[in-house]
Amino acid sequence: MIEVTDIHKRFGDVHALRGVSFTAADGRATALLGPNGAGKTTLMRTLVALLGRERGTVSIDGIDPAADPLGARRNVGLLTDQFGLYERLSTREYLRYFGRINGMDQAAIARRTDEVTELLGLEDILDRPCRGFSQGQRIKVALARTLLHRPRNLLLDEPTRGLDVMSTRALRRALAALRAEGCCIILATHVMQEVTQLCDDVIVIAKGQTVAQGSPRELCEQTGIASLEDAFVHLVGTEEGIAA
Ligand SMILES: Nc1ncnc2c1ncn2[C@@H]1O[C@H](COP(=O)(O)OP(=O)(O)OP(=O)(O)O)[C@@H](O)[C@H]1O
Repeated sequence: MIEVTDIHKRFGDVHALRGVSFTAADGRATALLGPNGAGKTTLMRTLVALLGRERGTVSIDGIDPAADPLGARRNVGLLTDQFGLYERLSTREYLRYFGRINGMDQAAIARRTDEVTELLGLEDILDRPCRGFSQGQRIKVALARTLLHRPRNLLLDEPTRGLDVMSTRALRRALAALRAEGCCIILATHVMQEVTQLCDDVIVIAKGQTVAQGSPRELCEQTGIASLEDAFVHLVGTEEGIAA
């Protein structure tokens, strides 16, 4: 479970987060929606203390990542826009490395490597060095790393960008299964289809502030607008709300 109260984060003069609060429950997929530059990526990085916050509280399964970053990260899988692949390592070696960092033993790493390979269709690239991988291949490897240690909380920043249709479907199925197992999933996306197909709750942020939280139906009811996309545009107060 992830609980956030009144987070603030500045980059010099840019006040990127200026009061974000929400709760993301276990066993639910929560969409994080907001226009470009709203603060979604900054929020995800701040949640795991990759960025410091100036104000506010964060609790991930009861742990404040600012006080205990390693303890909190053990329970979190984070996928951001920077995949951080190691060009010389093969996919298998890369997964082994991150498995060890997360305290997995060799047998568990081997078993989970097989599982994520099948899940994400990594067979062709499992023993190739990451150098030269396509965008879709890169995100698949980063996703495999994110899911490898079966974290109870998942923070995914646009996880399907660059994925082909089959991989997108496989990922959606995997996320639905993780949610059913009780995982807490936060998914930043611009794809409304993803929200309506997968997400139980929606957090809308604009200009660094939470402007709404609720189920897709509640947001439609709150705005009196039948379509979630139109409700979102209404909530953020712009016509340029969503990219796809
Ligand atoms: N390292 C940084 N230095 C300065 N400004 C930054 C930095 N990182 C983010 N920002 C600014 O903070 C604001 C929020 O950016 P962020 O990347 O969190 O938005 P986002 O909602 O993820 O956007 P997008 O949908 O375009 O990915 C933007 O104005 C951005 O320019």
